[in-house]
Amino acid sequence: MDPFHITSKKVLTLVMVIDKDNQKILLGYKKRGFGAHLWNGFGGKVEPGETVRQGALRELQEEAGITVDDHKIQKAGLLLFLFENDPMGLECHVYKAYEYHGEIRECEEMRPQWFDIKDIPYEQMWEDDKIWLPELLKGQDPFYGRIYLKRKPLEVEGEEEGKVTVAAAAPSSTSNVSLTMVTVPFTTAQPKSGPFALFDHRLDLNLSKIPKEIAFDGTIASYED
Ligand SMILES: COc1nc(N)nc2c1ncn2[C@H]1C[C@H](O)[C@@H](COP(=O)(O)OP(=O)(O)OP(=O)(O)O)O1
Repeated sequence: MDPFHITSKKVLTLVMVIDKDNQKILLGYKKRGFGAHLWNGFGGKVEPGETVRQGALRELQEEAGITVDDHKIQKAGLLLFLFENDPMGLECHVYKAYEYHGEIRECEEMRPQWFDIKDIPYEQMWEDDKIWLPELLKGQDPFYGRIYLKRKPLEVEGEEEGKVTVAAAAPSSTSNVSLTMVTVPFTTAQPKSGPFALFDHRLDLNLSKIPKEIAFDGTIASYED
């Protein structure tokens, strides 16, 4: 049985806000939940009744406090995250925006911060980011990628100050339902680059036109601009 075979998927968004003039990118430090303690773009699950684009704009507003005009947010790619021995895949729609309105502000989930594009903190980001984010920044988009991830072993070394509750030996990616929660020191519980290691990937770059219906292995049904 293919350990990366999926039978369902969640649809997520991820928005990268870029200041071209100053060569900076806005990232958010995730304070809780899936991807906690990593820097990432802004996004989350698409809610029932909204389009993927609407979900992206809503999450950006909720997490960073800013809005982007509908025609100013551009589709940059589509990533399918596959986790070993997890039948739930994550279909992540990546957008980019060069202009925004409003004041950037922190919320209980994310702490936004500008980074020089030459100093992106890849060592404290999801490991797949170093595959596709440089291509997005070079304008090699839209792209389509399949990202294969394996859970890193959890090493727990005795008692320490600053404990954190984490998911251990969990076969599920974003749902808490099947997770075993244990309290361990943060420093040993989660490697700086997150709980999953990049195992393999395939990235198709600079697709001039991603077909509306993508059916690589039947796992991705639709692509929305
Ligand atoms: C596995 O690799 C990933 N890499 C990157 N760069 N980003 C990822 C990866 N897996 C998930 N993400 C992104 C996609 C979304 O933007 C967030 C996850 O969103 P979350 O689960 O926090 O969704 P919310 O709706 O905000 O969740 P709440 O229910 O907590 O509000 O991470």
